[in-house]
Amino acid sequence: MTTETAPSPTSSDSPPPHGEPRVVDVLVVGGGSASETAGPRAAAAGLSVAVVEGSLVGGECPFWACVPSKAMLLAAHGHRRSGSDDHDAAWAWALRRRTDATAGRDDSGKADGLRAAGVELVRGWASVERDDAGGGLARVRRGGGSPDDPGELVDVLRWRTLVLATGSAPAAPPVDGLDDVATWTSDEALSSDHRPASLLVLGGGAVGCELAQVYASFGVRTTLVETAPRLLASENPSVGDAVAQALTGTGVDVRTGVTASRARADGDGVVLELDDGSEVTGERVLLASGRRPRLECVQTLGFDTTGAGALAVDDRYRVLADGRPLDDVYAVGDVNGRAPYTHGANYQARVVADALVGRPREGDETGMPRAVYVDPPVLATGLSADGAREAGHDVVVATQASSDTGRAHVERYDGPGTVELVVDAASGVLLGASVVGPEADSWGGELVLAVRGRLDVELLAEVVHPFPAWGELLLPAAEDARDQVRARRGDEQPGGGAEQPAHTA
Ligand SMILES: Cc1cc2nc3c(=O)[nH]c(=O)nc-3n(C[C@H](O)[C@H](O)[C@H](O)COP(=O)(O)OP(=O)(O)OC[C@H]3O[C@@H](n4cnc5c(N)ncnc54)[C@H](O)[C@@H]3O)c2cc1C
Ligand SMILES: NC(=O)c1ccc[n+]([C@@H]2O[C@H](COP(=O)([O-])OP(=O)(O)OC[C@H]3O[C@@H](n4cnc5c(N)ncnc54)[C@H](O)[C@@H]3O)[C@@H](O)[C@H]2O)c1
Repeated sequence: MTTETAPSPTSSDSPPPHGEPRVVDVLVVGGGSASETAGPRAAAAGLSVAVVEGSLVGGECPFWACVPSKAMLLAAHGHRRSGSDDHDAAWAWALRRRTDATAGRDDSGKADGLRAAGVELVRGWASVERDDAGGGLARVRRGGGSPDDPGELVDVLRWRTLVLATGSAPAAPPVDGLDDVATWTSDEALSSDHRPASLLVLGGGAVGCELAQVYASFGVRTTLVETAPRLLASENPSVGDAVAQALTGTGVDVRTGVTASRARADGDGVVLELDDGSEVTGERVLLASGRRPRLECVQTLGFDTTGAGALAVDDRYRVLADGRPLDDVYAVGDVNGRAPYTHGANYQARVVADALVGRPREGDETGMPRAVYVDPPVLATGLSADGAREAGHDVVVATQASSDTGRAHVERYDGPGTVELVVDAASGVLLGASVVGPEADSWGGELVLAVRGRLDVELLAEVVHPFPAWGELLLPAAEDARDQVRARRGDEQPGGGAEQPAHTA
């Protein structure tokens, strides 16, 4: 959890409480990505808007998460490609890049941005009350380090509409002994200047894969432990296989299909006991085993939560209470757990901002992209093949190796990677796609549009890409998927005959 104290308030921040609470049309609790999108849009429409933030304005992404991790990853990829073994110099350069990218954790530019957009910024930790008839109060405390330890009351606001954008915090898995050994959360791993001699990464999701590659690139002996049979386990299996190959190539000892069951200190280091009877050792453990939504500020309000502990919302991101949506309370970003990415938070905030200014609509997260910035990067969108089957689709799946195109020949790329398309066999609509390969986070964006637009694979197979762009990889996969769909329907193949598909799921 981020526990840094908020910067000292300036004179333009909120005054201490006196008399009746100030009334605002919209109160946003949490000054992260979601607030930076929703707040200014609502203010631009003439609503009075206040954002309460207990730590840094901008939230996790610019200071502890996306931005520092991407700065470190880019430095790591450059260092590996240089072939240099001067890890000390490369690490020092990576730290400088990280400091530059995070503006030295100075949020004044972001705070000024909110104020310039007509949004009042209130620094402190909010706790919220709600009246039965709608609307309510927020009490703001300052001086403490977190919502659990909020400090002294400094302000009280009355809100008409509440937008909860309180994000998420790292969650430690239930492993015996973990409290007694040296651990890092991702926040700490991306704050520390220390480069450990060895690192045990617990979890093979996006955080674990990205940070394992960072540390291994700078000569840290790195072991990654993941319970699921594959890395990035909710994606198509080809994704996890390619990323495992990439991490192994960077020197990471990848252990999948095993769970850490116990941790113990051993001298200056840590031993993790795995449930297959083996043990792995390292200087410290990096907890990359998931995050929990931050609900402290609404703990007593009885809002519905999901099985994963997030605030339950409807498709307009209205919070549910007893299964019914509340018209005056929204939740966006990590706190609702639906699309836990910065672009997910921003999208949901745009939908809610429209509702605040009188244009209510449902969000449509079809095709929400999921990128992981390892080398080579991953971009996935829409449903995985298993996800599509669970949703009741009969699917065809087409795959293509990333090394099998003109661009790969020119770049002499023979590393890991695939394109995988998941298509509804009955309608031919593209349901999902995953790509792993050089620059896949950019050229794979075309598939985000295709899934979002519910494109027919007949059209996808007609799209022309310039030679020799990486995008040419999409053509053989699209033609394969198209031919499989035609064969299922019993249509004629181009060139005659209903041929057997090459890769029928
Ligand atoms: C290591 C790492 C790397 C990541 N990389 C990427 C990436 O490359 N791309 C991507 O899209 N996503 C990435 N993510 C996910 C991304 O950071 C989150 O999805 C995003 O920050 C969510 O934004 P948010 O506005 O919902 O919450 P946050 O950014 O967490 O903001 C919530 C804010 O609310 C404040 N707050 C909480 N409770 C209170 C309260 N009671 N009173 C006042 N303030 C409160 C917090 O201090 C915080 O500043 C990464 C995450 C991690 C951990
Ligand atoms: N590039 C990006 O967009 C990006 C980058 C980093 C993080 N994020 C977001 O941050 C959030 C957190 O990511 P994360 O990777 O921490 O969580 P995650 O839930 O995606 O992955 C955690 C992994 O840890 C494993 N695990 C849990 N307990 C374990 C144990 N005892 N032993 C072994 N393995 C165990 C789980 O099986 C799971 O695969 C996600 O929402 C993610 O989308 C996004």
